[in-house]
Amino acid sequence: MASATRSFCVIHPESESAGSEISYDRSCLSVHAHGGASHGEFRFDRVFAPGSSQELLFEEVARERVTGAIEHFTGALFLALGASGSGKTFTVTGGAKRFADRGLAPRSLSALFEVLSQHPERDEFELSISFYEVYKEVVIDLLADRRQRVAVHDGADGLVLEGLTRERVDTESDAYQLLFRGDSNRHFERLPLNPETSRGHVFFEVHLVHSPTARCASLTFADLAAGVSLQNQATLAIAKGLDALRAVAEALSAGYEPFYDASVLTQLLRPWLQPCTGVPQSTVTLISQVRSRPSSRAELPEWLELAELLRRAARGCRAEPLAGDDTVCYEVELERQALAQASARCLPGEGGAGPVGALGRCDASPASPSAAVPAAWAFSAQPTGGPCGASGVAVARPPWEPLALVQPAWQGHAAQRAQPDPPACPASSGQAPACPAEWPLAGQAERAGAAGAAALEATTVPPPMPPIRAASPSPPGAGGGSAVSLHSWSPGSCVKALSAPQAAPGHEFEVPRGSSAVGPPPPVASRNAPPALQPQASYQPPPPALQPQTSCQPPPPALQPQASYQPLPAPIPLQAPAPGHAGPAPCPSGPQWPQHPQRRSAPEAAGSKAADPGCGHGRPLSDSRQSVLHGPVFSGAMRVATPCHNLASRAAAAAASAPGPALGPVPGHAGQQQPLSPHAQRANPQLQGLAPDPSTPEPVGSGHRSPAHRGDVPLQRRSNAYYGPGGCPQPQGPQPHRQPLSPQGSFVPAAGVHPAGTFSPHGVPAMAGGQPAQLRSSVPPPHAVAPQWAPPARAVSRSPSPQPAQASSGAAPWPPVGAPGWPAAARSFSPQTRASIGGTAHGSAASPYGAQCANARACSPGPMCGAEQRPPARAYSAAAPVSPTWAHGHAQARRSVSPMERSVPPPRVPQHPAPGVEAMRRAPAPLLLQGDAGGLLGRAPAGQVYL
Ligand SMILES: Nc1ncnc2c1ncn2[C@@H]1O[C@H](COP(=O)(O)OP(=O)(O)OP(=O)(O)O)[C@@H](O)[C@H]1O
Repeated sequence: MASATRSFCVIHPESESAGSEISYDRSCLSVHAHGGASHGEFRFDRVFAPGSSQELLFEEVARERVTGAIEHFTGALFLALGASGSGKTFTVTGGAKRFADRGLAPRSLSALFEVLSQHPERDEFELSISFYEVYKEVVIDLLADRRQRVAVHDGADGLVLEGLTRERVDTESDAYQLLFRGDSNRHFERLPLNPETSRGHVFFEVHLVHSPTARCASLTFADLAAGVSLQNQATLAIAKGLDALRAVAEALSAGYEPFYDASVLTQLLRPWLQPCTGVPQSTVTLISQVRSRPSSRAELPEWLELAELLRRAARGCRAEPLAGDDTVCYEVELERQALAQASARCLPGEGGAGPVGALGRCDASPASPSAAVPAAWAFSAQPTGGPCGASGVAVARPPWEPLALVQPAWQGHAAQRAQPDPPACPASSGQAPACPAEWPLAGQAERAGAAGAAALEATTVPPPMPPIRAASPSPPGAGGGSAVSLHSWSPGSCVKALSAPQAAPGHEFEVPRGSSAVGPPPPVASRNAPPALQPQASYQPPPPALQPQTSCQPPPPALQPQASYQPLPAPIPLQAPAPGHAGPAPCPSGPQWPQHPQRRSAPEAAGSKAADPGCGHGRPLSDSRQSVLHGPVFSGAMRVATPCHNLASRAAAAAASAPGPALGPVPGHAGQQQPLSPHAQRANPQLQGLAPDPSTPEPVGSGHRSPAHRGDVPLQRRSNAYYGPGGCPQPQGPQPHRQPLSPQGSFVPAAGVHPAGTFSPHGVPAMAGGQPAQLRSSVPPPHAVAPQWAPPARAVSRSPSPQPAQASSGAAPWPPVGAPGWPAAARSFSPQTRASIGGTAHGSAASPYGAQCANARACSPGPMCGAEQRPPARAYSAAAPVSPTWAHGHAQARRSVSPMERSVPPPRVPQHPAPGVEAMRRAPAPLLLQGDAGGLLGRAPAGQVYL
């Protein structure tokens, strides 16, 4: 099923305010080009202003999804992206200085344990953790004793990370310790813009398993690395991964089959971007980090566009028609299902009546097949106990989220929709009295909002009613549907459906009053079932004169009023996501795409399926999307594309309006071509050199690799695998041969190179055999790092009366609860943890999984292992010892930046680069740039480094 996707923006506190390139409000961020012209406007579920607390972020971004993992076994991906130094690691992992600065991952761990501690079946849940990094296109196990490489290969359910450590955790403290341990193994680099720049894409995964039922979910926190000014293999690999990610997102948005194999990053994210129908439901949360400063002026819009592309991609922009009918607009079907579900669960008398204007979120029962349809929003226009039962259900499931109701009386309520924890469906209010049939939703809403509950109760004759005005919530180019329907039910006497099936995205439209046909009252006995929606014979199409909605997006160039009303058919059965369910869109069993669709021309792709006539109304096409269809375009241009998630219609639209995509060679596939991303089209020869080719394997580590390991490159292209609709991998033939890894990995340092492999800006690089040494990462090579988590015997600064450190683990225990030394920060821990603080220090126990679990099947999106190797369930012991020395552990974790590196002052950056050398930054020493094949790319003159 499609992922439920939310997108947030976090602005760094040190973003420049004076003459800033950005402006923002609660849900929009505008980027201004030099001179004040708009460079792009981006919509988010929420924009967090500079200085927003980590707690606020967690509450709004993650808490609901964390608890959802326990309550509904919904997997969740949190993906932080943005320029270097913008705050990704701060948001995901946290800052080292204060306990209050801990990020989404540790807070989610705390929340998980807190919820579990109160769960009636808490003993039946097991938590385990994996932590790995994609560094130079190699997956590195951050929880292994050394930074161990992980072999990657295709499995039946996606990428398998063979031998990845997955440690079980029984306490919050254990979990924190693993976070610290893995963090200490990450690759950081000291650079001018950020003294601790991540050099790899990092994945922190928390796996939750309910033992009796074997239901499971995973929370994945991904911290993407960003390109930096220093050019080395790590930087090039990062650029390659990001380019591949962008290409995948563009392809998904444009209706092409994406090519995931271009990078490890895209392979890892694949289950989230294009989940298979057979895997449990999942959600994706994008967190765009923004730091406004001159150095990132050009970069910022690109990151925001990537986030926008990913939002569209992850919310289901794919050809996945229901029930084999590829002419039906997928979104409309989903809406109808969600609507039916919401109505079944939220009608007054069934839990839908509530305070005036209350927003209820009506979740599907996890046990029901309808769990495939995520939450729908419901509101009630009826005061509890009021004289008239009238509930409305406004479907705001992706891709409509957030649904914007622009009726003034409802503006406040519309805003509430963005709140993370809306009230649950109110309890039943009992027998709902009859409702005057003439009261359509508008009247209810207006009077409830404007005059309040008292007026509603006192009124027996409805006042003149203004038309309902709603807006398609999807801003132009947002990838959402173009249809919004408002439905209301007056239980006991009437069923109404007010539909505005086709309105231009981002624009208001009016639902004509008086057009609702009054249907028969739903039988009381069948209120649990979705009421049949009555086609409205007298439906009038929306007036063509549409009022522009206040939006941060420009209006689309052409609006397409719907010609005629299409009666909605009866709700179709909801799609069950359960594995093994023979639903309408199962994973195909055989190869579906003998030729990779991405490499087919648009007309060719269009011709392979019938067009979908009902879905062609205008939706603006973003620049980046156009770049797939028509080659790169300048930011700001908008075109119109079909809104429906139908491969054929998208391809047909593309073929009709475009000369064809800008194509480039498909790496590793001689003679074949694929659409190029804007990044790729910038013709960076170094990036081109990184194209994976089995004949020229990817370099690993900072030095030369042993010939014995040259074949063991995870990036080998899987040329014999095909993908069917829904992204289900269909391995064809044997897997590519790979040589085994040595226990130490394949890193062999280059002869003559400084052991730390550090570039010294103070002098000429080390010489190797009379030749200048290669420029390399300043991070020690994997085998040279002692990754053990060994906190020093010191207490955190927030603890005024620290206890002596325990020799066993080195972790400093915290003072007893309530003692003078009790740190204020510890109040943030769960009650269970608080109760346990003061016990003996306790390091992470050896993994009951034996630290290695290979070839296991994924439980939910994301590579997994080891479900079969679960140890017996163990209770969460309230006596579990805790050493939650946050700042302590975090600071220790960051010691991976080598001491030599720390002592090196960062190169100075010129304030005003000379014209023509804006791509250069100053460094105090001449530098030699190494290509991925080991050759020198060039020599930067003294005082300058290539960006
Ligand atoms: N919300 C915030 N409040 C205070 N400091 C912050 C905040 N966000 C980031 N910082 C600080 O900004 C600096 C850069 O943050 P961080 O390392 O998280 O960036 P990043 O996006 O992960 O960078 P890179 O991609 O280079 O790794 C750090 O010193 C961090 O402590």
